[in-house]
Amino acid sequence: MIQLTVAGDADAAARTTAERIAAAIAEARAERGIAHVSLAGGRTPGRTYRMLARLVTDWSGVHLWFGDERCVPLDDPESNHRLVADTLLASAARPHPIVHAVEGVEDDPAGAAAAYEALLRATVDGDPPQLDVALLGLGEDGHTASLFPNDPVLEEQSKLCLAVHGTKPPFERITFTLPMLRAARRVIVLAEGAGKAWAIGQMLAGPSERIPASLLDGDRSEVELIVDHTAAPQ
Ligand SMILES: O=C1O[C@H](COP(=O)(O)O)[C@@H](O)[C@H](O)[C@H]1O
Repeated sequence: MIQLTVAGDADAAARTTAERIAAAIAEARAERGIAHVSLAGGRTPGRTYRMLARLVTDWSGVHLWFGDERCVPLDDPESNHRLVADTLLASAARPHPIVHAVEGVEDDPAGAAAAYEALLRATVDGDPPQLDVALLGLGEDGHTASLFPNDPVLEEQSKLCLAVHGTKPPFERITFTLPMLRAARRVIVLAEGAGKAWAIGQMLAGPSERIPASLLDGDRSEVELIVDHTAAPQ
């Protein structure tokens, strides 16, 4: 089931999201001594990452992953890794969390995706590996991570990480697949702004390959959709 949380404004949505992630990290570390978190890119989550850096004062045992990455160098302004470096890591307490960048993604996307999947399988417990929390965004077209509407990759059953050609620049990307995302203990989708209201309404209307974010609901995952009031369905 997808649970909707409507916050008063973008700042409150970011704060709620950062608090949820910090709580999931604390819970995972208390129970297992380690926390695996995947992060999103794009324009929306930077404010959340700055807040998260203030909320979490001890990053030991915390592993950060990327739910998707654009096939550009890791320091490119379009890189999701660069976003996390400039926001979360720029102000996070030291020692920093362990950050699993998608190495080599700009040269060999398919090879980088396969290597990232192997690293996930070797590092995170479970089959599929079970993240403690996966933070995702939502595009105006309903895409999430780099799972785009009606892409055949939405049918993937066994691979956890794949190279894709998206419909939003930069077009070459790698993405977690639905089996990887659905296995997470908790999934949070953060969306802001009136431009996302249509996609949010569609996401809540029921599963459809036209809206990949509507397919996140898994057996083991709780999905929470956190939006500001301008993005809330009327
Ligand atoms: O391209 C991407 O888009 C989505 C949504 O981004 P936003 O700019 O609308 O917030 C994002 O979640 C994904 O990680 C990113 O690569």
